[in-house]
Amino acid sequence: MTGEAPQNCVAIVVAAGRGTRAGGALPKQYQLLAGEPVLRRTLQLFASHPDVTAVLPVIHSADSGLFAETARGLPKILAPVFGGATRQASVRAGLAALTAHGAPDAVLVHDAARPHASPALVARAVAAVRIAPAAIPVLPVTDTVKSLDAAGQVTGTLDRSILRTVQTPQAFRFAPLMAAHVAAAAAGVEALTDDAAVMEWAGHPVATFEGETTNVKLTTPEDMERAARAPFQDLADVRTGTGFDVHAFGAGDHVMLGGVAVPHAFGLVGHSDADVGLHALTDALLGALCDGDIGAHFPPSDPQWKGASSDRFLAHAVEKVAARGGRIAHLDLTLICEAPKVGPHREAIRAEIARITGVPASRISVKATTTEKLGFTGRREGIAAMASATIRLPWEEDA
Ligand SMILES: Nc1ccn([C@@H]2O[C@H](COP(=O)(O)OP(=O)(O)OP(=O)(O)O)[C@@H](O)[C@H]2O)c(=O)n1
Ligand SMILES: C[C@](O)(CO)[C@H](O)COP(=O)(O)O
Repeated sequence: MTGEAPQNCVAIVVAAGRGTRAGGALPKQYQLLAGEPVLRRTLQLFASHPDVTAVLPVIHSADSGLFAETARGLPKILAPVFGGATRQASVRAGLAALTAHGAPDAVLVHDAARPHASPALVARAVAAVRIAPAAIPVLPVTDTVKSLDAAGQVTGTLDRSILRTVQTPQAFRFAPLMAAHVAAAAAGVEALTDDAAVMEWAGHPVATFEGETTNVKLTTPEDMERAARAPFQDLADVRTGTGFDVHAFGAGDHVMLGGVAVPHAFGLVGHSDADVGLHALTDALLGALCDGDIGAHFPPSDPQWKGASSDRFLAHAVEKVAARGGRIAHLDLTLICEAPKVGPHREAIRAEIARITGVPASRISVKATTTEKLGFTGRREGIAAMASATIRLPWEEDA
């Protein structure tokens, strides 16, 4: 694989620790930073990275429910596996699960507790494993480092020029890392604190690449508090998109509004089921992503969309948000018509949009208005809909 891109690079995110040093009501990886669990932020980093094929979470067996909620909607996430009593055992469990699924060429092993690693650091890790079987991110030591005796007395001053602190993601070719982990466990070596140490123990060379000062491991309550205050927590990319759609009345006995069949003296004319509400919401999400419009994704000229149920258009836009590692914060839909009356169907529409999008109904607004008998809606010629969508994407540097 030397000099070539790994065909298949899986990120193992170890999240099976209890976070005893950090304290708090939940293990630190499930505590919220800027409204989002630490682990979700970490998973998003890899799930949205183009160099990563899939993400394998290693979790504690007591956390299955918490994990399901934390990872909801994220792409590329494999079924989680349960970790062990030590970090080393947890990584080994992840490697064994990957063997069972067909081993990848390379793995990145990353602490769930390092949610601030950047996409650029992940790219450096993947680049490093193209030329070395093992490579780890390091930082120079900037403080003077002393050794102490048991009484806390200084016994010496270390040469910091040859020392480095070590982070994750650590990058490895899969086969030698798997073999090293199995051999270490068989030899009763169980408490090595990183995977590079497992490779060193097995006699493999370990290369280095540049780490990041912001890529701290959340370990103590002070780390959690600092992270909650840190300005880079706010670097989530919050975006708003808008959508607008109109369909004319034609023959029929109901109209589709927000996924709900509402009885009416007319139907709506369209290539699909003419659901103006779902079309406007789809465009709002695509607008927030700067990813074209519904017509570009589902051309009206394409016969396969004739009569299509519009929930698939909205579901497609939701998948696009998830594929970018994003989350939908809020959807707001306004239906504009003299009739039918929307009020009696409002809650059913909210529930249906919640079903299609996976967004809680408490974050979905459905409103209706007339145009006071003015214009085409006032003349009862058709229905218009406008929508806005607010989404949150992981921060990306502009290309
Ligand atoms: N048996 C373990 C121990 C640790 N980890 C993971 O390894 C990473 C680094 O470990 P650390 O920061 O020490 O986490 P905890 O073990 O949870 O912390 P503590 O020692 O304070 O309990 C964390 O993402 C943690 O969830 C793991 O998967 N399995
Ligand atoms: C893997 C690691 O994050 C590299 O710095 C570190 O060794 C984990 O140590 P911990 O004792 O599990 O916190």
